[in-house]
Amino acid sequence: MSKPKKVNKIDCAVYVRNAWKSYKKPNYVFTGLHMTMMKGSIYALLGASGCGKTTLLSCIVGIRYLDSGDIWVLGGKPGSRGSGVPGNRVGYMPQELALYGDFSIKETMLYFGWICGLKTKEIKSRIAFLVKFLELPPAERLVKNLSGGQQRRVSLGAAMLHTPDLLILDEPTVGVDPILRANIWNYLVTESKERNCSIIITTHYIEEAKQAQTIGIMRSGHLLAEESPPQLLQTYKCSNLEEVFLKLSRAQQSQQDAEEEQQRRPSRKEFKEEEEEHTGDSTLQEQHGCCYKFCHDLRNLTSCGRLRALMTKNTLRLVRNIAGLLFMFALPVIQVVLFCICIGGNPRDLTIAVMNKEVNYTNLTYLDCPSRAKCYLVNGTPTYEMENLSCLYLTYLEDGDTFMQEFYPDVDSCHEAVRNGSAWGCLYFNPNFTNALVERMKKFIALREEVLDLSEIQVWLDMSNQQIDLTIERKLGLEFTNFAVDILKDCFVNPHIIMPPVVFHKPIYGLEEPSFTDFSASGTLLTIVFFLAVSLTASSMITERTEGLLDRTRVSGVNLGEILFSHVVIQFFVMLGQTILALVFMIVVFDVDCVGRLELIVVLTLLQGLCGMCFGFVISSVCTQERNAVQLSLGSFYPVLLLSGIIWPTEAMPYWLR
Ligand SMILES: Nc1ncnc2c1ncn2[C@@H]1O[C@H](COP(=O)(O)OP(=O)(O)OP(=O)(O)O)[C@@H](O)[C@H]1O
Repeated sequence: MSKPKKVNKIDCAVYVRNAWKSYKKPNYVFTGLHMTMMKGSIYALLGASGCGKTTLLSCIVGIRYLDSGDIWVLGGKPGSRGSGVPGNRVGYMPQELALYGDFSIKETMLYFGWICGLKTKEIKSRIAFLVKFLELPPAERLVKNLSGGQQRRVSLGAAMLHTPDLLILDEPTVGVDPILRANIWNYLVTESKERNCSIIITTHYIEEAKQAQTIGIMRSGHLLAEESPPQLLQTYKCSNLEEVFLKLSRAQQSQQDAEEEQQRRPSRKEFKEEEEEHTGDSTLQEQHGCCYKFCHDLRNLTSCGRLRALMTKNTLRLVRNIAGLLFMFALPVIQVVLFCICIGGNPRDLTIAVMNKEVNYTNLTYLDCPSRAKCYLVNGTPTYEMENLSCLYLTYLEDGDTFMQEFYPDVDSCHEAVRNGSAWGCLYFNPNFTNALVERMKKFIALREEVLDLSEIQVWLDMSNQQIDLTIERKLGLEFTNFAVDILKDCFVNPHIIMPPVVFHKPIYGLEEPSFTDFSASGTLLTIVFFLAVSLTASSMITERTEGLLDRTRVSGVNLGEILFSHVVIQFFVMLGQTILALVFMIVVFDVDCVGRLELIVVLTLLQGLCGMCFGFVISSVCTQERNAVQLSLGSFYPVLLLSGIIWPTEAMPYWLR
């Protein structure tokens, strides 16, 4: 393992001492790593796959934090005020593509250029140079339509665009032909010489690293050597760098095996103590880092270029995905239309089985059933002529399209019709129904139990659907009231006598005859807007992160506040469009009653959409993958719906749940 050189950290481009880093303890990626890179030099970082090169670079650019140890970049700590790292002093080409596929080459460069504070004119002249130098297709071509090698060159161009002080390139020459690779190295050498630019480059082509001033060979969390190429060849007496790499790796492997053997014998107490020490440090360092970053973010609130870049990026991402955009606006409309068509209407054409013993049936068709209900005064005394009142009542039930009556010859077949699903209910009229009912109406007081029974219509219902049951019960009761009121009026009796003595006046809020549509329209609207905002926010944040775009943008100096703000602003307009469309369809097309102020409805709906966005941000921060986010947002849909009182009033819930 190489000993740390004694240098002044302020003079170094990168200075790392005793760095420890783990993703999941106790597996450490680095265990006490030292690295020294002088300003204006090219540093080639070599190492086997998975040895931690990318992790080290991400700590250098300030998008990850060490568990413990010291790291200085361009004379400051990454993330500290004025260090420019992350920021425009650094250019970073990550290993993954980290570009927007729907952007053209030009738009990609404009995005990164604006973030780094360049003027549009400057960016355009750099684009012209980079397209020529990196042998890129015309700048109007979309990144997603380029070959893999061309895409990586665009990524390289985006890192070099603003001529930073420190250029960090993670495997920039993968998929690049030898001539262009040589050109890129020539360019890097010139940049380091003429502009004093410091360049860190990781590569698996070991021989190309001989053009670097320093080579760091990394393995198992350490730098095994950190020398210039000639010194390495001389020290290890090898003819090429490939041999040096092999020799060092083998030596380190044997040393590691021996150490492991030794460690297996005595206790691991010592290592554990050291490990615990680093764990403690890590928490402090992480907290310090976060606090510092937050304060730094507050001070450096934003810049016009960065906001312009982020807003343009978010807008372009939306409009380039035409299918997605149409879906975003069509979905609330489809949901509202389906809601208004399917929910809240009265059930119709409900088959009711009728067994009427008061009249004769020759077969199962309804015979002409003569009914009469007449009252007149003979010498001042009311006289009644009542016949087949059951038939009269049935004509009331024919009113509207709620019922379809089917007649059955006996009670058993009437019951069977309900049992086998042919009818929703069975109505039975006693043979002496009319007389009993008249007697019931005449003698409110001292009515015999038997008369009471005979005057009642017997009903058996299929209670498997509450909404249909309620409709049937309401209709039977309502039509009986109408029927009785008409008879009583004819017979010079005040119909109020049969009404419950409770009077309902015009309601203070709401409608006199509320419908379920009116009740649930507001909840449905809010649910639609809320969950669209959740899914849109969560998916766009997670896509950015998994594609590496979020980290790349942060390395360019954009803080999380700006990223969130730009998302909120663009999505606010999408939400506004969705809200307006949903309201137009609800209120104008489907005539859902709106008794309050429309502008308040719009404001409340938008606020609910903002809540959805916040929930989307929460989901995107706890889920690493899009599929987890989809599961979480789908999983939260039903609980939110149930707990919000949209389906059933919260007043009906247990106190602790309210
Ligand atoms: N986000 C992460 N969470 C957990 N482990 C990770 C994460 N990123 C990297 N690692 C692990 O850390 C180790 C170092 O990974 P890193 O990507 O830094 O290696 P590398 O040297 O850049 O590899 P390559 O040359 O293949 O790109 C690997 O064992 C890897 O599995």
